[in-house]
Amino acid sequence: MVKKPSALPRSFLSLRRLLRRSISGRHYRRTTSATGARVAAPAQDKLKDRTVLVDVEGWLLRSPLSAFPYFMLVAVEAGSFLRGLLLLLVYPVLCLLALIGLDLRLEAMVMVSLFGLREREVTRVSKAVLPKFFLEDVTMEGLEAFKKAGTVVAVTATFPRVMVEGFLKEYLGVHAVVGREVAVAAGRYVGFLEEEHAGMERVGAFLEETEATRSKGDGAVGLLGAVGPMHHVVSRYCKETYVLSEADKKTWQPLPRDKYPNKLVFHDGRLAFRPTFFAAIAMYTYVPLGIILAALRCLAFGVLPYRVSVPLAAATGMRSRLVVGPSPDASREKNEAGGRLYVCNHRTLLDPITVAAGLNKPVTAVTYSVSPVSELLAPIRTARLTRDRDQDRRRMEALLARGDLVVCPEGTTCREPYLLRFSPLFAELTGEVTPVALDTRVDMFYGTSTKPGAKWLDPFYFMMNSRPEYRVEFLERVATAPADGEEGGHGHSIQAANRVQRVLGEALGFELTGLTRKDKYMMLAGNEGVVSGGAKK
Ligand SMILES: O=P(O)(O)OC[C@H](O)CO
Repeated sequence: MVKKPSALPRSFLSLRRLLRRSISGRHYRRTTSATGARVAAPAQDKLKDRTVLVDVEGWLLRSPLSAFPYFMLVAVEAGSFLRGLLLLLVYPVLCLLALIGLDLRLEAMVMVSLFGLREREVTRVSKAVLPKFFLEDVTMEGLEAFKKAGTVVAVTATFPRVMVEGFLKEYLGVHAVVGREVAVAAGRYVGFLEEEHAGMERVGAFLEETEATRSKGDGAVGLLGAVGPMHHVVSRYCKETYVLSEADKKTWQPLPRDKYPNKLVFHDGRLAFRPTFFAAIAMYTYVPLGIILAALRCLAFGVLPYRVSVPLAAATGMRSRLVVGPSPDASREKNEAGGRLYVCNHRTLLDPITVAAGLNKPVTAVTYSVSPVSELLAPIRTARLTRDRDQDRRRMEALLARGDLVVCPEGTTCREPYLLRFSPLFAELTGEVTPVALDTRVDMFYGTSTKPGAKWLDPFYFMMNSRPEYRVEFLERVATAPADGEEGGHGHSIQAANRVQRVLGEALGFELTGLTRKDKYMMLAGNEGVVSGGAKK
C-alpha cells in the first residue's frame, strides 16, 4: 500500500515540529547529518558541567560487542573453571534457540555465571578482573565526548549493573551506574535477571531525582546508540539527545592505554586472554596438556641443574632470555657484606629462581606471603620476612653474610609495566647492589593472584602456559652507601632505593609509581595484604 502524502504544506509541518520541540524542550540530533556527511560527537565544551546520560553498550563500548567473554570471566574468576565449562557447553544451545526466535541468552548466561555466587565476590571480580577487558572495548571518541560533563550517569541495558559498575566508577570516573539487577538472597545471587523495563524504570526514577536536585536549568543530555531500550526513557528526561549511527561508531577508535582516565596498574584473575567462545574452547582443550607441561617443567626445575632444566623447559615451549650486563664477571665477585645482593622488580613468584638460573648458582630469596606449598617446592632457599623492620634487617644481614641474596623490594608482584614503591631496607644492608630487570609474558594464565586460597597454584599456572616467557637482565651495579660527606640513615636509604627503582624503570621502560603492596591488596582483594605467621628459618 502506498502511503498517502500529507495534505499539509512542508513549511507548516516544520513549524509544527519546531513548536513541539520548544514546548517539550527536547532536541534529537544524530551524529550523521541528513546529507550523510559525518558530524562529530558533541563538542566537549557543549556538555561542560551538564548531566550526561550515557548508553554504555550503544555509545561507550565498541560494536559489535560480545557479552559472552564477560560472563565467562565472571563464571571462571568468581566461580570456577567447571562453571566456565558449563557456560561454554550451554552457549551453543542458547544460540540455536535465539535463531528460532527464543532469545534467552542473556538470562541464561546470568543464571549460569552467577547462580549461588557470593555478592561480595562478584563485586570484587567486577573491580579487579573485568576492568582490564572492558577498557579494551572503550571507544576513544565515545569517552571524550563526556569528559567535561558535570555528572555522568551510565546506563546499561545488557550487562547486570554489578558487572560494569566497578570499571565505570573506578576507571572512567562515572558518578552513577544504573542497570538491571540480579536477585540476591542471603548474600548470594539467585540468578534471576530483572525485566528490561524494570531497569529502564530505575533509570527514569534516577533521572527524575537528579533533575529535581539540579541547580542549573539546562537539562540533561543523552548519548545513545542507534537502537536500544533507552530511547524512550531518554526522550522523557533529557532535553537534548545525540544518537550515534552504527556506521559512525565503526569509525571510532579504541581508547589507547595512555588515555585511560585512571591507570590500569593492578588487576587480578587467572585468564590472561579474552575468553571468546572459540578462545574458551581452545583453552579447555589445551588444559590437560597444560597440566602435563606444568608438571614436567616444575619437576625439571625442582630436581635438575639449571644447565639441564633451562634447555629442557625451552624444548617444551618455555622461553628464557638472559641479558648479561656490561660486567658479567663483576656480578660473581663477593662484596664486603658476604654475598652479592640482587635487587629485582617483581613479576611472579619465580623471579628469584630465574635470577638463580641466570647466574647458574644457588641464591636465597627473601619472601613475604608465599604459600607454604610454594616454599616447599622452591628449588632455591627461601626466607620469610616479617615486616618488622629490625627483625627483617637482622635476618637479611645474616643471609647475605652466608651467600647471594635476591630481594624484590616492591613486596608484591605487578603484571603491568609499572614499578611499585621500593621498600628501602635493602639499601641499608650493603654498599652496592646489582639490579636485575625482569619481564614476563604469558599467553593463557596469569601466575599471580591475590586470593589467599589460590596463591599456592601461582607458579603452576605460570608453567601451564604454552609459551611462558622470562627476560632477565643483569644491570650495572648501583652504589647504595652514602658518598663522602653525604648523610646516611633512613633518608639516604630511601634515596638509594628510589635510584635503583629508576635504573630498573629505565631498563624496562616501565613507569615508576609510589604505589604499595597495601594499595594493590586494598584495590583487588579489599584487604591490606598482611599475612599472619612468623618467619621461617
Ligand atoms: O603474591 P604477591 O604478588 O603479593 O607477591 C608475594 C611476594 O612474592 C612476596 O615476597
